[in-house]
Amino acid sequence: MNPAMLTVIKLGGSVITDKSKPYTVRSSNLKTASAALAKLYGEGYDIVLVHGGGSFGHPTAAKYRLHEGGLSPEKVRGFSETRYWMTKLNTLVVEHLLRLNVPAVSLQTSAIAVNSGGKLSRISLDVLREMLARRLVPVLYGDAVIDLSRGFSILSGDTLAARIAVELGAKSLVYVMGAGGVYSKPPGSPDARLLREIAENDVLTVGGTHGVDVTGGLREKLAEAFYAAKNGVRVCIGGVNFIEKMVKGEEAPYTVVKA
Ligand SMILES: Nc1ncnc2c1ncn2[C@@H]1O[C@H](COP(=O)(O)OP(=O)(O)OP(=O)(O)O)[C@@H](O)[C@H]1O
Ligand SMILES: C=C(C)CCOP(=O)(O)O
Repeated sequence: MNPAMLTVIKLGGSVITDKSKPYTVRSSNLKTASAALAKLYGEGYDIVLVHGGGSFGHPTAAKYRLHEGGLSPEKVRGFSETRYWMTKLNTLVVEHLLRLNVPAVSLQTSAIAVNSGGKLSRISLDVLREMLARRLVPVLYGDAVIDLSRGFSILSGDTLAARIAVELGAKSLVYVMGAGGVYSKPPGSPDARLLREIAENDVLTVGGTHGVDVTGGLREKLAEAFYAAKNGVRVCIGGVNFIEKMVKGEEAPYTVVKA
C-alpha cells in the first residue's frame, strides 16, 4: 500500500439515503458514487470507504437514545437493532461496488473499535492494513459501538474516517455530503454561498441537519476535518458528482479544508 495513492472517502448518509424518510436508499447517488470509486480503483488508488448511518442508523439509534449511553435491556435491544440496520445498509453499499467489479469488503466497525465516554477510545487497524495490501476496498461505517464507560454509544463515520486517514497517513480525506459542501449559511437560506475554502476560525452559520441525526451534524464533521488537515491530510467536503476531482485535488465547486 502506497500512502501517496491512499484516499479515505466518507460517503455521507445524506448522500446514500433520504434522511427525511426512514430506511430509504438514494439509489442513483449510490450508483454515481460507486462509478467514481470504480474509476479511481482502476487507476490504482487504494481506497478506504466509510459510510454514514443516514436514515438507517440515525432513526434507530435515536429511538433507543443510544448516543446517551446506558445499559438497560432497552439499550441492549437498541444496540442489536441499530447494528442490524447498519449491516443492511452496508451490504447494499458493498453490492453496488461489487457489481462494478470493485473488490469491496465489509469491515464491521463495532468489531474493531470501542468508545469511552461517547468518544473513540481504541481502534485496531491491523486487518484493514492487510486488506489494503491485498488491493481490497474495506467498507466501514458509522456504527453503534461498545462504550467502556457508558454501555453503548455511537461512533460517527466522520470520526472514524478522520482517524483512519491520520493513522494510515492517507494523501486525501473526502467527505461527500448531500448539501454539496460547506456554505456560509445553511443551504437554501437566502445569500447562502458555497465556501471554496474553510479555516478553523472562519465564521459561518451552521444550521441543523435535515432529518434525524444523533452525531452532531456539520459541526462535528468540521472538527474531524480540521483534525485530519492539521495532521497532514488533504481534506475536502463536497457533492457526489465531484468525488474524483476531490480525490485528485482538481478544480471544482467543493470546499477545501485548510489546516
Ligand atoms: N452552513 C452549512 N453548510 C452546509 N451544510 C449545512 C450548513 N448548516 C447546516 N447544514 C446541514 O448540515 C447537514 C450535514 O449533513 P449530515 O450531517 O446529514 O451529513 P452526512 O454526513 O451526509 O450524514 P450522516 O451523518 O448520516 O453520514 C445537512 O443537513 C445540511 O443541510
Ligand atoms: C447512527 C449511526 C449508527 C451511525 C452514525 O454515523 P454517521 O452517520 O457517520 O454520523
